[in-house]
Amino acid sequence: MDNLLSVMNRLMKVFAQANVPSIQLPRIAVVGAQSAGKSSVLEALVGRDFLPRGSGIVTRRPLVLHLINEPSLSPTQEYGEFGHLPGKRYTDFNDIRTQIDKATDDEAGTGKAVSNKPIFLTIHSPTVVNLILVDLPGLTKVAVGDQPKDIEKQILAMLEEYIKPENTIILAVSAGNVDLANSDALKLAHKHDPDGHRTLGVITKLDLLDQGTDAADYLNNQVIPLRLGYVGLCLRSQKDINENKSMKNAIEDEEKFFRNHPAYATIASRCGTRYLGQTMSDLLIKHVAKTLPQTRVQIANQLAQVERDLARFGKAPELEGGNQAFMLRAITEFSQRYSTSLEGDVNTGNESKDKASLRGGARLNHVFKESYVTDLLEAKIDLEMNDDQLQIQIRNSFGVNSTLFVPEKCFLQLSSRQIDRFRLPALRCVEKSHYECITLVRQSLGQVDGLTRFPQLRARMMDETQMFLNQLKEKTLQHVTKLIEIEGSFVNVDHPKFNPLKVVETVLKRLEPEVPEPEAQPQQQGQAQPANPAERGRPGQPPPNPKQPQQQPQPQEEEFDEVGIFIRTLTAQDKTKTEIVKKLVEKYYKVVRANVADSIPKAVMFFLVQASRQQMQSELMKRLYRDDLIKSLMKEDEGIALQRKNALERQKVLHEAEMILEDISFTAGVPLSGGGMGGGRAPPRGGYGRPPPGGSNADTYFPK
Ligand SMILES: Nc1nc2c(ncn2[C@@H]2O[C@H](COP(=O)(O)OP(=O)(O)OP(=O)(O)O)[C@@H](O)[C@H]2O)c(=O)[nH]1
Repeated sequence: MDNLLSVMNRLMKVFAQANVPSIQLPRIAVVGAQSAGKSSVLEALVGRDFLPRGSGIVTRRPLVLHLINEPSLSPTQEYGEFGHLPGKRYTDFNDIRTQIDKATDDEAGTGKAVSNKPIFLTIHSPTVVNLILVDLPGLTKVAVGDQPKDIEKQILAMLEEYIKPENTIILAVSAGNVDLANSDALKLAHKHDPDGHRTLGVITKLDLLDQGTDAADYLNNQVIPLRLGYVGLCLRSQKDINENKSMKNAIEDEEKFFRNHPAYATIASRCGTRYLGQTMSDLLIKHVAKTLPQTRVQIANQLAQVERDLARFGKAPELEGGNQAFMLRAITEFSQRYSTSLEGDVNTGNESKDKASLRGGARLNHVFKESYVTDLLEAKIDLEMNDDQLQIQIRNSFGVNSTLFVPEKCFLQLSSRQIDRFRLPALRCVEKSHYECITLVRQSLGQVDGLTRFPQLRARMMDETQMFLNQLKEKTLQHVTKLIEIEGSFVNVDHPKFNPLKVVETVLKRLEPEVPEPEAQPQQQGQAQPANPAERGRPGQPPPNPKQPQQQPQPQEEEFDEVGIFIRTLTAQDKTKTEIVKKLVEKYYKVVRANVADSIPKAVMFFLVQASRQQMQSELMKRLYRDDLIKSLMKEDEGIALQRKNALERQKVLHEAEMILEDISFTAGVPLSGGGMGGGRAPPRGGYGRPPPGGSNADTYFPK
């Protein structure tokens, strides 16, 4: 028992040090009607006046009271400490009362309203027994003052929240001088603990019963039986309090009262504040033993959570070899992540979140292979003229010379102009690739271990990387523009994929019916032959090509009008030339398109992607790894530093709690598998009161 007491004591202490509210140690909740004497019971257990008193509703916020027995303290050294004022020790118990009042007013207002936000108070004393008690507002029926109309419901909900958990012992306080059979406290307890295995009945104000009446039947567990029975009390009246009757005297008088009362003399040893304190302590210890396995699991879960948090926060920079080392590591890790995701790695990025989308290098590949190619295909030839205008162009391109079969000059001029249409897709390809690189940078930065703790460094790394990528982009844009200009600067009619002869042949074949029949001579050479300026006929000379005569425009008499204006209609030959020019331009356009489809992505890869990959680390080192910047950028986010500090404290406390529990399982032989009674006195059969006659009739007593 001592061992369990000390375990609970130590657990309470460690949990009181740090705010670890989610670990629920077994506790005792005090419920009862208003003015039933709940606060008086608590004060009697502590042996000190420290709770607010007055008429009407006094307890308006739950008060979670940890009583910690500290034998090393002298009675004058006992002190209280509030959860909301850590480190501040209250040795004057009047100040504790004032602070409870203040905390209540702060949260629930100065009127009569209630709040369910608890006040945590720990009392360290050599005279208390180890307990965790919760003082709760009293059950009430009628709203008074500024209380809302549903005050009854509100208070009920608050009480239920505390008494529902199985590891709570319910201390059901009823005043003996009111109708016990209708006790609200007992009814409420019965609702949540129907067989009464965790309800201890307390009957106060036994001194106020009408003469000749007593509550012995209740105390003997014969009227409303509870497994844990009842304890009768006779506490200080309001008059006693007003007259400053000491706690010590009150307890002595109480003992006398029970010893001398004819109805209670035989059960005097089972009545009174002292007995109640010991009983509650024993009950709690048994409860602790029983719930230790559960507590252990809770602690383990909390520890796991804290460790996950700590991993997220990373180590404090001073533990990682200082700021310089951290920055070095962050730059290296970032550059590696950036490079790896460009190379392609199924394990990088947020693949678990988004398996359906492309990442990293694959997105760049998509830019090159799909979006850029689509842009190229959409960049259509546009000669910006109709056939008549084109024909004029063709004629103009020949100048004073007679027209020849293939209007090469015109083709060259038009082709060179059309190539500029590839400029925009190429520039868009650079922009899109640049955008993907920036996206990758952002993702890679997000993956650098611990970088979120240094928001300034992170932002600066982002800025510098962006600037670096912008520089590379400018260089790439220039180069890509040059590549397009280079393509336009020389129309390579000898390109193996161009094959102008084939183009001309196809056009001629297609237009054959429109072309007048050739005269006798067969064709000797390919149709492209006349395109060679060297072979062009001089004005007046017959053309070398046998087809030429048919294609020479034959002025038609009827086209000369009276004023001698020569109106030239579009002859079949002109149509052919126009068509040939168009088709040649189109074919060459495709040849160049294939060239740029290949060369632009290569340029982007070389000047932007690979350059950024290879130079990222050295570039960032050059830009950031300087003493002045290390100092100014390596300021850890205050929120994270604070969260880490709290998590470390929680971790320490939880480790300690784990050790305490380890200790007890090895040394005390306390069964940790649940259900153990773990030392302490076993209650008398049928609870601390007398066993109920004929077993429990609790179920039949309260209407359901
Ligand atoms: N004579 C006598 N008076 C008592 C006894 N117990 C409590 N009182 C008085 O009853 C009044 C109410 O007691 P509290 O302890 O404040 O009751 P409470 O249940 O905490 O009240 P609320 O917190 O307002 O619900 C006080 O004046 C106490 O002095 C008792 O056993 N005998």
